[in-house]
Amino acid sequence: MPLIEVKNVSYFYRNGNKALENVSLLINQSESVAIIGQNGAGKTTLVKLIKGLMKPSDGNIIVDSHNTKDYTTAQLADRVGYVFQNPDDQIFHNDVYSEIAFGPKKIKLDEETIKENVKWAAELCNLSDHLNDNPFDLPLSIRKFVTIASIIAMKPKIIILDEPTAGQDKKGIQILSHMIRILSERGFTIITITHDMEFVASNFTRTVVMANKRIIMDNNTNEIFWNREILTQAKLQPPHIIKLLEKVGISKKELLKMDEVVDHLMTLL
Ligand SMILES: Nc1ncnc2c1ncn2[C@@H]1O[C@H](COP(=O)(O)OP(=O)(O)OP(=O)(O)O)[C@@H](O)[C@H]1O
Repeated sequence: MPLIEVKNVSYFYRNGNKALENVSLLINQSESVAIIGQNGAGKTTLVKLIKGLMKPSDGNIIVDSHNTKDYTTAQLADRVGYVFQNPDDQIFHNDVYSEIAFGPKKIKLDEETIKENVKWAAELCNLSDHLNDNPFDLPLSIRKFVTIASIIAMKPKIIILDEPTAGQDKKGIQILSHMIRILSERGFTIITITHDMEFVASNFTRTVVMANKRIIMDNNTNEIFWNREILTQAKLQPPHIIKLLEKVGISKKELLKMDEVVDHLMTLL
């Protein structure tokens, strides 16, 4: 059974704005999925519904066998973690250790497990040397990792990352890539909303494209980025590597990651 089932979901905000229209989506455990689409496409609304922050106006969302309509957000908190785009919406402790330990304490993990989880999350987020620092003395890029660590330290089955690469340099993006790979290998399910097509191309094998409050394609990332019609409909640009390949007259769906492209070019020598 899929870990997440979004079944014919529509959502209207209180002011009557329609934000989702008849959206269905199945995600299995340990999948990592990118959700892409223009501003206003409905991405944030969809993940907030999966997190249980809002309930569908129509349809149902089943998360780990729990219909979100029947549970409070707090009751779903140990299953679904949501890292907000802006770290300052999330951080409120004066040291990094306490910030990361807050979630695990709240879901009542025992003292020993809290210590272990904080250590593990800090290592994955490259924060081991910052545990005594005040998060507000750290640059935004590192503060963002503090908020990621504070969610993964609870070890929720599902981890939602909202624009994780925003404000990150090359090193930060490498840490994120490594983290997503390790979490997925360990059986965690990762959902990432992003406008960063290069990050999607390098890190996600499955991509969901949203446009105009609907899912217009859900497929292998290669299929999506080589599909000009879908990208045009979603008003998205393909990653640079595809533009480059097209410019030199190479059109091969199996090429997306840099190492694959280099291997292919070598065969042409
Ligand atoms: N709090 C709100 N009240 C009313 N309408 C809203 C609210 N939040 C979002 N919407 C509307 O719902 C629709 C979907 O918005 P949503 O934020 O889910 O899109 P998005 O794809 O996440 O966009 P972005 O990339 O800008 O975050 C848009 O038309 C938006 O204007």
